[in-house]
Amino acid sequence: MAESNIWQQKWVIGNWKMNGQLQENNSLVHKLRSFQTVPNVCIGITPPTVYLLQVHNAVQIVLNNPIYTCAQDVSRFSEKGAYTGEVSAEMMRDVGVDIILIGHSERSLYFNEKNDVQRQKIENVLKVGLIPLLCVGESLKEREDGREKEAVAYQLSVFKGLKTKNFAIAYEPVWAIGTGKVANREQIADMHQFIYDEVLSLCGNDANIRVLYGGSVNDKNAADIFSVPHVDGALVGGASLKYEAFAAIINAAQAAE
Ligand SMILES: O=C[C@H](O)COP(=O)(O)O
Repeated sequence: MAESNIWQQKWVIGNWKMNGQLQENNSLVHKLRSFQTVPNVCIGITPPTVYLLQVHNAVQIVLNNPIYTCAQDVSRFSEKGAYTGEVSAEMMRDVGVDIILIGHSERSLYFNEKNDVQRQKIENVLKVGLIPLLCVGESLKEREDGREKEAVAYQLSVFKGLKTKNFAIAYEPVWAIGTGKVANREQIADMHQFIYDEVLSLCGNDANIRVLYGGSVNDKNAADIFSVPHVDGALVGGASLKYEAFAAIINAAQAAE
């Protein structure tokens, strides 16, 4: 991948989750290509695995700024072999993936994925030279009990002892995902500062870090969220499926620079 200065840019990563079809993907991605002239924003698209190659091929015309191809998950197994249904980090790289989401709360919720598996996946991603984007965030119960930082610190502990110096994290309070409820400015600022401090203390002060906010980001609230200190971008679910909404979020990121 052309890494240019992505560690200084605002990232806007669309996570399509289990949505999309060949024809509609094509139309959305081709419209988004007009944003390849937008400097200072790192744009990423995260389609279902089966559409990765389609998206990668569609964003291949690189103008000023590439659109990055991101994957929603990866196998915990690093070597090829008899793992039916799995896709390795090396295969992801082979089809042009740049960034891989790890530990999305929907992976924990529906597939019971825990820290040990996430750590294996991060190591596999790093081994093939791609960027892991670790998703962290507390449940509603954890926030109500005042244990939100404890929960996030535990999730971030998967980074401990890693040699890499490039870390991307998405803070996604579970109660804000797909609910229309957005964390308020104080909650976001406080947690993003905490994540910065934790990651730098785990991995060294010279680490490159991007901390994105995720959870009901849309065209109406994006500008406000991007103006919160230590918000380096957004991981966008539902609003990334509609061109107008996603384009407005990219524009808000650009204006925030
Ligand atoms: O990966 C994206 C997040 O889960 C946020 O989803 P959402 O924007 O639909 O709330």
